[in-house]
Parts: sequence; C-alpha cells; structure tokens
Amino acid sequence: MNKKSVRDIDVAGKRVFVRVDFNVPIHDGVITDDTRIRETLPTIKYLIEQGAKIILASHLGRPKGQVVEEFRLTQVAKRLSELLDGKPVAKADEAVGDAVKAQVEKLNNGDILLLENVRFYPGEEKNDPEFAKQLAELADIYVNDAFGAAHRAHASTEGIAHHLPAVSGLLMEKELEVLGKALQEPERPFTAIIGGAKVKDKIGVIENLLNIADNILIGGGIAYTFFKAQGYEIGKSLVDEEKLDLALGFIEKAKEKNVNFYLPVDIVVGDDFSEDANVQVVDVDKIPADWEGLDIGPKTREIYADVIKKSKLVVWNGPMGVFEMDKFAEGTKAVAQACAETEGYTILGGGDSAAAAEKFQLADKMDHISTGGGASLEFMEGKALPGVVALNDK
Ligand SMILES: Nc1ncnc2c1ncn2[C@@H]1O[C@H](COP(=O)(O)OP(=O)(O)O)[C@@H](O)[C@H]1O
Ligand SMILES: O=C(OP(=O)(O)O)[C@H](O)COP(=O)(O)O
Repeated sequence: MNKKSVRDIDVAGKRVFVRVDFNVPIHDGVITDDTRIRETLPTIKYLIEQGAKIILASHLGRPKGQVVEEFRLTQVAKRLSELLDGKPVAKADEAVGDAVKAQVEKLNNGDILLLENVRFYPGEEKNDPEFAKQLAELADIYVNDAFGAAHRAHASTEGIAHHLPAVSGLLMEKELEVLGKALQEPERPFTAIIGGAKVKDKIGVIENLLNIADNILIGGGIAYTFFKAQGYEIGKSLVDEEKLDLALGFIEKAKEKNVNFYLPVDIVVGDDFSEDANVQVVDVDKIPADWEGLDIGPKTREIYADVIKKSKLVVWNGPMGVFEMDKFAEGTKAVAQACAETEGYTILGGGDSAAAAEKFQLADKMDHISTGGGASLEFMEGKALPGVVALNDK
C-alpha cells in the first residue's frame, strides 16, 4: 500500500484520533455481532503499547444528523472494554465541543476515550469543513481504521484528514492489502462468485471482474436478469429490467475475454416467497410463469463447487439463494462448503454472505472476511475510496 500506516509515525504521548467502524448490529440494546469491534483491537492495542492518548470515533446506524438515543455508542464502549480485558473505555456524550476537549485533556498515555456517534451532527455526512476542523482540534494525529466506511467522504473519514497527519490503521491496511493483492496480482485460476439481490450495486463489480477473473459464477437474485436478457421465462423472479442489455453485453464480453461466465443451469423455484412455499427443481429454461427462482439447483451446485475447489483464489459476494429460509439455503451452503474445502485463498465480502457463512458455521474456514460490504464492492469495482485517498502517501 502506498499510504502511510500508524506504524510509520511516532504516536507516543500524542493525541491520536482513530476513526473506526463500530457500526455493529444492536437488537434490544444488545450487540449481536461484535466482529467489527474485535477487528480494530490490533490498532487499539498497538496504540496502547505505544503510549498514545486514544480518541475513538465512529458512526452507528443512520441517525441523519440528529441525536437518536438508540444509536448512542454506550453499549459499544462497554463491549470494547470487555474485549480489552476490562481496561476502562471512557465514553463522551458528544463528539465535539468544550466538554469533549476537557475529557481529552485528562487522558493519560494509553487511555481511551470513545466519542459519541459522529452522525448525530449534520456536518458529518455533509463533510462540512467546519465540523471536520472541530474534530481535528481534538487531536495531533488522525488514523483511519474504518474500512467499512472508507467509501464515504464524510467529515470523520475524509475531511479531518486535511487538517492532521493522516495514516491508516492496521485493519484498514490489512483489508486494502488482502483485497488489493487479490485483484492486482491474483493467483490463478481466480474465481469470483457474485450473488445476492442488489443487481444495481453489483453490475459495476461484474464489469470490472470481467477484466481480471478467470471464472465468474453468478447466483442469487441477480441471475434472473441474465436469463430474461437471454429470452427465458423467469416467472416472478427478481429482475432489473433496465439492465437487460448490459447483462447480455457481459455474456458477450466474457466470450471475447475468454472468461468462463457461469450462470445456473437449474433452479429451485417456489410458488411463494415464504418457508411454506411449494418447491420444485427445474432446468433454467423451464421456470413456470407464476413461480419464482429462489435458489440454485443441485446440478449448478455441483458445477460451482467443482470450479471453486479448483481455484487458487475465490472472491465471494452475495448469497446464491434466499438462504434465510431453509428450503432455499442449500445453494449458498454448497458454495460456502466448497469455499471452506478449497485450497485456494477465499475472501468473503458483504454482510449477508458473511451472515450465511456464520449460519453454516463455516466462517472460520474462510481466509478473509471483509468488515466492509459497500466498501469492498466499491474497491472491487476499481473505484477510489475517499477515506483512503485522503491519507498521506508513503
Ligand atoms: N433468488 C433470489 N431471489 C430473491 N432474493 C434473493 C435471491 N437470492 C438471494 N436473495 C437475497 O439476497 C439477499 C442478499 O443480497 P445482497 O444484499 O446483495 O448481498 P450481500 O449483503 O452479501 O452483499 C439475501 O437476503 C437473500 O435472501
Ligand atoms: O455497515 C456499513 O456498510 P455495509 O453494510 O455496506 O458494510 C458501514 O458501516 C457504512 O455504513 P453506511 O452504509 O450507513 O454509510
């Protein structure tokens, strides 16, 4: 990576503002997945060891520039303290202002202060220079460890970097290294698996992958846009009518570039989008008009698993079917299992794909699970991430 990291500068005794992505799922006041907090521990522990005064900042949810009680970071501070074996994590009730400055003043080397949700301020998402300056006034150094929010040009992810020496944290560095290496010098055969439901979000990724992958496996709800484009009946399946020409173009481009572009050959269809649906397996050209494609079929699973197991690098984003319902979970499970078994290096991105791997208890068999969904997609599309661009070059 050509950006400076926290290891490249002297942080001892300095006030270090660390932007983290502690945007974790919280249900009824309980954090249900603390992966994103755990993943920042290397940076935080490094700063403690170095004797920095650590000021942590994060967003949580989308409170739209106002204080929303359920999005306070109180539980997050508690969990972080637990993960640090009981080390105190002070929690500010605001993110800027005199009270926060006073709390920062009191920090000793190695102490931690977590600011309140930066999205309680309208200036955050607007990347207001004045708000960025107020944040910067709290510290001597800026560290961005929030890979999950690196695709956002906000005051705490981008604006602040213009006021302070700005470097990456260790999680940010790891994410960029793993994804960067995968895409720039891929081990081959390189297989990309794209599924899920957000056709619009994933089209750009497929376009870029056509230039670098050897195999592209398409599954999930996005497959039906390709089928419709080829003139098949798709019944009530998910489709993006505006992307039909583009989808057809991808199939052509794959041929030109000698990329093996796989679409499902059989489908699990349901007569309803529910656990109680009647289910049948049909070949792709036999989807009944009033049924809906909800998973890849057994023949497809076998073909996809075979490709995955022969790959040296696998990048997977998006489930193969509606894995939340057991009837339509087998395709995603088969792909997760193949990723777990392959000797190739496996990278998983996207919140739902990671949740699926967890559900099948295969998450620990993946080589890298990215903490960023949108961010990893934009990275794979070849887009520059504003939170990274703003950091100091080496
Ligand atoms: N054939 C399908 N029809 C409708 N929804 C689907 C289908 N296959 C997968 N899905 C849904 O796609 C969702 C995940 O899509 P997406 O958000 O694009 O993935 P990710 O979060 O991994 O990037 C899951 O909730 C899953 O139920
Ligand atoms: O959870 C996040 O995005 P992700 O679900 O795409 O990984 C990040 O914290 C960014 O949050 P945002 O999409 O509200 O800017």
